[in-house]
Amino acid sequence: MAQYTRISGSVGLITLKNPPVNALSAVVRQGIVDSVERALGEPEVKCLVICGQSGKFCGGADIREFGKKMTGPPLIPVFHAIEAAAKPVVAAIEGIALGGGLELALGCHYRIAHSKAKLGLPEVTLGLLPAAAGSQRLPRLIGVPAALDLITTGRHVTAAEALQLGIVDQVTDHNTVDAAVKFALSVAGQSLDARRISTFPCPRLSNLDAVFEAAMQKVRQAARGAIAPVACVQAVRAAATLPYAQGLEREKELMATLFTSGQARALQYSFFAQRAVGRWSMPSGARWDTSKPKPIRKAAVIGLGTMGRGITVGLAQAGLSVVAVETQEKQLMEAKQAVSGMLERGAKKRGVSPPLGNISYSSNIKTVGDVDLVIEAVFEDMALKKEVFQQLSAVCRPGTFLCTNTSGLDIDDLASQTPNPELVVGMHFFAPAHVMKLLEVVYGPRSSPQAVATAMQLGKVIGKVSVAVGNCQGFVGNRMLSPYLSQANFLLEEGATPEFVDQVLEEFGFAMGAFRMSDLSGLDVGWRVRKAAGLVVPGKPARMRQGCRYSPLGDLLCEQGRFGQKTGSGWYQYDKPGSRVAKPDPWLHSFLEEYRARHGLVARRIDHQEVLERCLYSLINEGFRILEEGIAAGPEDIDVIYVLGYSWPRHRGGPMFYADMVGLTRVLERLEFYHQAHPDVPSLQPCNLLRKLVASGTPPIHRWREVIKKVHSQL
Ligand SMILES: CCC/C=C/C(=O)SCCNC(=O)CCNC(=O)[C@H](O)C(C)(C)COP(=O)([O-])OP(=O)([O-])OC[C@H]1O[C@@H](n2cnc3c(N)ncnc32)[C@H](O)[C@@H]1OP(=O)([O-])[O-]
Repeated sequence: MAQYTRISGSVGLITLKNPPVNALSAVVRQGIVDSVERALGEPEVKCLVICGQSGKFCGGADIREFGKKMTGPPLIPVFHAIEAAAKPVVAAIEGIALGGGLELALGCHYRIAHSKAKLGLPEVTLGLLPAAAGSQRLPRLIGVPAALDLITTGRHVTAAEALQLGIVDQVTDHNTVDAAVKFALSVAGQSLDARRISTFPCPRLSNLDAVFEAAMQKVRQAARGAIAPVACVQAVRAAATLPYAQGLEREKELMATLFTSGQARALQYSFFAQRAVGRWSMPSGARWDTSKPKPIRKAAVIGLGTMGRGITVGLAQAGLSVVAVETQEKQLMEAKQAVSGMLERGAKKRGVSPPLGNISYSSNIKTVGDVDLVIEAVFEDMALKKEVFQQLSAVCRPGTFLCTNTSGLDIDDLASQTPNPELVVGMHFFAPAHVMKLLEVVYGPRSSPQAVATAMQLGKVIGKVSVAVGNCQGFVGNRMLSPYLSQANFLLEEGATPEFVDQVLEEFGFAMGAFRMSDLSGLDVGWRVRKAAGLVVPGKPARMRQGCRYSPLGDLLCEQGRFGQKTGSGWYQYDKPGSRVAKPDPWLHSFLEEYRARHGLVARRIDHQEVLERCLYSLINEGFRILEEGIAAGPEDIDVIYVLGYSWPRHRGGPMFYADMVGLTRVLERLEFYHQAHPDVPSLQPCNLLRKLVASGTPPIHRWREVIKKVHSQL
């Protein structure tokens, strides 16, 4: 609702009330209309102030209403009524003014913001554009280049930047509503002619075409197939070239195409999924709301390789005290230098001082005796990790949580090295660990709910989106990646090239195709895992392992020392080791031809559809297996992991959402088709849960949990 009160005798105060972010629901919109009408009708009222309750101005349109039947007054006429008012209307912006919230403020005659407020038009991140006249008013207020930047990226700006850009008229460190009331009284009675943004001409640009061409090129490059950023540029162009009323019409048209698009649905699903993963649960029944985390003030990181350094930076930046341990003195010194450099660069970007003093470095593991939690990040070798866990058990004080940054080793096996397995959880970071948003928190069968809650909470403190998952080989992310990569390899055996497979996957929206990604992460990583799993055994039939089809192509490249970017060659060739520019490699093409000839394989023409279906559906099938086994609690967990950790295009929601969009019946049919053609590839065999979902009438994704529950209760 919107509450109307009179203060100081002559100020009408409208307070938006719709927790948690005062979104503009139908009731709120109606409340604004009624309050404005009432204030304008009261002769004693000289001016109006609009604010939001609980220190939050407004988080924009109510996303929960999207996709439902529209009720209540639409936003544009509400904002026009405010702008047309004969009494000054001042927006008192505390906390947030985002999307429709900022558009509401732009409809007001003046804007006063608290110094800690954040403002922005993030609609593009939800697959939309600022279609409550934001795309038309903002360029008129701050000019085309700045408006293009804010609208196409959706980034939030601080109050200070908003003042500099001209979005707000004043910034205060004190009570924003008081400041706004004072300000409103000071301008009461003055002409409002120069305050109505919709009447402003858009600031002229001499090189208008060039600016829009450059903007379009930039968004197309960054968008990876997303349509909203392109529509945002088109809407701003309308503001720059058309009268306001016609610009609004164009904004409406563009919004109509976006609003019902699959991309908007995917992005909005992704928004809620990212929040839903915080409400985690374990098969034991332990849950986020019944498990209390322990506060962590001091943590230790063991092993200062690439991952350990990134984790140390993340912890220190969040204000924690960190003991960073590396047993080799030389590596310790190198790590200290690297970590300090990362902290300094990060601090410079944020305009703060680097938290160098938060870290103490040591080559002795005994220095971790007084920490609350340890994150082990040594080399991915089970024997080494076990040794570290035994040492930690001996030196840590009772109750210290022991976490491992393994990307797939058995958490329970590691926990068995300690007298308190309930204190052990996995914290699987993604490289670079201080940048990537995802954290897989992995619980073993003996991890306590408190240990999981603590790791989840710590993730939040350091700015991660944490997803709780069960213990299995590769956890969720890497386990699903395995069939995807296998299919990519099989496609090479059957006639494709790495560049063709990558092109198809990149056109789908991945930042990198399977082979460019493997070259970046290093082919030797998987080789080591396969060796440890006994798959790389000389003398065994080359293309079969443990009764299943196996492609040794990656192993053969590693035997040649082709580990990817770091060695200057892998699936592609590079100018020099460490170079990032992948070029098709004639050597690899002849190697593939020779390989096929040796194994009696005849190259055939493989089309886009086959590449996509075999790579993606095998990955999705594994996702269904993970849900069936209860390793992930719901499809949102998997989708968040893939969007944030594996560059799955956000505008496609995630693999499970994508399966829902394609249609489960279709996914099942195609898997059956490919499994028939490749009976020796078990990952193509449709899993039971997928069959059950189809048999139960292919319910939409938000109802899958009901079917999953039934499947679990039958086990
Ligand atoms: C149509 C014309 C054009 C206009 C379009 C728009 O305005 S589009 C909109 C443009 N606006 C945006 O894109 C802003 C989107 N919102 C955000 O970016 C962030 O939520 C935040 C910065 C406002 C607060 O961050 P934070 O880390 O402090 O908190 P948090 O993120 O955990 O959220 C807390 C709770 O609030 C919920 N909720 C949030 N917003 C909305 C909403 N608009 N609606 C409904 N609900 C919303 C959220 O789901 C969560 O609920 P839960 O899980 O507790 O049940």
